[in-house]
Amino acid sequence: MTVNIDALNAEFGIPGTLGFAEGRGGLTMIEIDNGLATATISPYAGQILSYRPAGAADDLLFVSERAWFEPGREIKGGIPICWPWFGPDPTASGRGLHGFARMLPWTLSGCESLPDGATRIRFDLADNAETRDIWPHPFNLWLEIEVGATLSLTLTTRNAGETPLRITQGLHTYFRIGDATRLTVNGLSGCRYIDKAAGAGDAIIVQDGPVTVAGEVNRIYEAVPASLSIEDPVLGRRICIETQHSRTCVVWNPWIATARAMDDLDDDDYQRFICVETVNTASEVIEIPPQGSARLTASYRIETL
Ligand SMILES: O=P(O)(O)OC[C@H]1O[C@H](O)[C@H](O)[C@@H](O)[C@@H]1O
Repeated sequence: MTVNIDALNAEFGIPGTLGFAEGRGGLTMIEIDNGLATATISPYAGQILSYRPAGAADDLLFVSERAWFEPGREIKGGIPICWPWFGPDPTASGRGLHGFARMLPWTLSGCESLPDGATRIRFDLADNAETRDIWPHPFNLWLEIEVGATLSLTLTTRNAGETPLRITQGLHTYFRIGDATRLTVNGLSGCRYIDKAAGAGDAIIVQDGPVTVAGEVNRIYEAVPASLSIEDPVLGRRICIETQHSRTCVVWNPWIATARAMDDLDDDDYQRFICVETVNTASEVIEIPPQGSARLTASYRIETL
């Protein structure tokens, strides 16, 4: 998937701020350093892989050392885009988990410096013969990313067809954590969740207090607030999460057995990340009328504890 990096730099490069380079697996990466933050973004999958605000000791995001960086496969870490379905194939016709957008090359359509010094980039994905084979609908999908003192991303779906579209989707963020057994996820107390962990049988439970990790966590929270946070006493930081157009949140940590069963995770990787995913799923299915559009937004900020 290597492309002409010089041509990309000539067309989209911002001298001293944004450039292109060959990264893991030979994939082309966008490297940003604008004084407010650094970031690494893969046009393959439209996936943010690294974000570190100026002065931060640790990256916001986790990427597994065993992650695949191969065309046609998902990258385990950063912020995968789950679209046009989140979770298992809704038609149970054998298509993969979390849709196909995270396994396709996206088209870079814009890079610019903003007045506040942040950097904005935009990726596009549109239907083609390959996508229509998997999902027979015309669409335009675009992802706008702003890298500054905060990191924000907005995914917009436009229904380019003549019939309503029904989608589920997610920004499947892998947050780097010092020790998963010592973190708390705050803001979900009182929210109902569907327990998807092994053996939980989709039980419906009401969260009582902060979310902690002492085993496999795989939960779909409903009617969640727009502001959540992750407290990490080991890295000495709080990660603040602000969302828009989403009332559902997935919290996932595979713990020991599931991490061991996944080829693209190291056995002890479960200690180093938590996924707090901004999603529309379960009862929150998005219906988009012909020529209509829908958005999903998340932004992240790091505070020192
Ligand atoms: O391994 P992936 O296909 O990237 O999925 C990773 C995980 O994503 C979500 O968090 C789901 O709730 C989990 O059930 C799934 O295992």
